[in-house]
Amino acid sequence: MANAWRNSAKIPFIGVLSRLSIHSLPGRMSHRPCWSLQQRNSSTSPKIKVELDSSTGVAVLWMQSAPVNSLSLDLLTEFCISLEKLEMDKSCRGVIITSTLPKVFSAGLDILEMYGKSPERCGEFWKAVQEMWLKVYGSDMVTIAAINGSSPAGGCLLSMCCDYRIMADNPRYSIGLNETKLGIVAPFWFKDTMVKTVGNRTAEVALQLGLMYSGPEALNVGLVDQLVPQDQVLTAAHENMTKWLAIPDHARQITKSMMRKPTIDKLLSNREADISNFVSFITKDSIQRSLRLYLEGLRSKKA
Ligand SMILES: CCCC/C=C\CC(=O)SCCNC(=O)CCNC(=O)[C@H](O)C(C)(C)COP(=O)(O)OP(=O)(O)OC[C@H]1O[C@@H](n2cnc3c(N)ncnc32)[C@H](O)[C@@H]1OP(=O)(O)O
Repeated sequence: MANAWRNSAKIPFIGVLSRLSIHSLPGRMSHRPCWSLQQRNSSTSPKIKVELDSSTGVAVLWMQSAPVNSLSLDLLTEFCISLEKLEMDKSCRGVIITSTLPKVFSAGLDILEMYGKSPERCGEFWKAVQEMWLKVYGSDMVTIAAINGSSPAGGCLLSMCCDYRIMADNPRYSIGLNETKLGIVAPFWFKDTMVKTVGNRTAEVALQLGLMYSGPEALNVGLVDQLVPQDQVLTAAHENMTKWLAIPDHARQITKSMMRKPTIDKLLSNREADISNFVSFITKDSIQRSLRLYLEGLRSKKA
């Protein structure tokens, strides 16, 4: 069952790998415990860094795209390739996803990828968002989010795809799916992930109001599993990883599959329609206006 799921979840990522020249891919990971992937275009600095400890089988995947780790097409592509390499490495059993930035885990989808772009580009971007979700939500590895900063929208989604979430206890940080506040609508697979995490009623209210939760509120509704001082987030992630890795892989993986496969299959069988829906929604004049106003608000906050 786990293999069947693994195979079906892997299909979309062939697309990700094929977007990069084979010559740009580093060799087998076991020979390279720490690496960063170079961008396929514009930027030369890698947005993802991976450190694998082969003795414990635990990797740490760092998002390092200043200023806010917004999920751009480039970041998503690097992210998926890095995770796929870890998935293929038999010595890796668990991955901790975190940020190198001081105050932000991830600001969610890069709004500039959705504003003023061609339908073709929007479609390519959305496919990459789907791929990130499929890859993390469908991972056979133990996945732990070490949320060491704010985590709105797509950042919250990424952490909800993990098996366990540990957040830094800092009153300035918040987490949630705030899409409606931007005038946009989270698709069914965002919604299902939220429902599976916090339950139907909490998700219904949170999604409609676009609620952002403080750490203690997130802990209270079960959006995060643990709240720890900022400097203990990674340590707590490693401690929890040890507990999760004490369970035999096959039993844990089959159980995870039972919980997640229905939503994964639903997206896999509707990928093209989901992309078309996104493109026709996001390119509407009224939605573009909402995004522009939201971006202006973000920028004027500093003025
Ligand atoms: C049908 C569609 C479904 C779509 C599903 C998901 C949608 C999303 O994920 S949409 C993204 C929603 N994200 C947000 O609402 C987060 C907005 N950002 C913030 O709240 C703050 O930036 C944050 C708390 C993350 C960090 O705060 P600060 O440390 O104070 O940084 P700044 O606010 O000063 O931001 C610095 C710089 O980054 C730009 N920025 C921030 N977020 C994004 C983003 N998501 N995409 C693109 N750019 C972003 C911000 O505008 C600043 O830019 P400059 O003014 O040019 O410096």
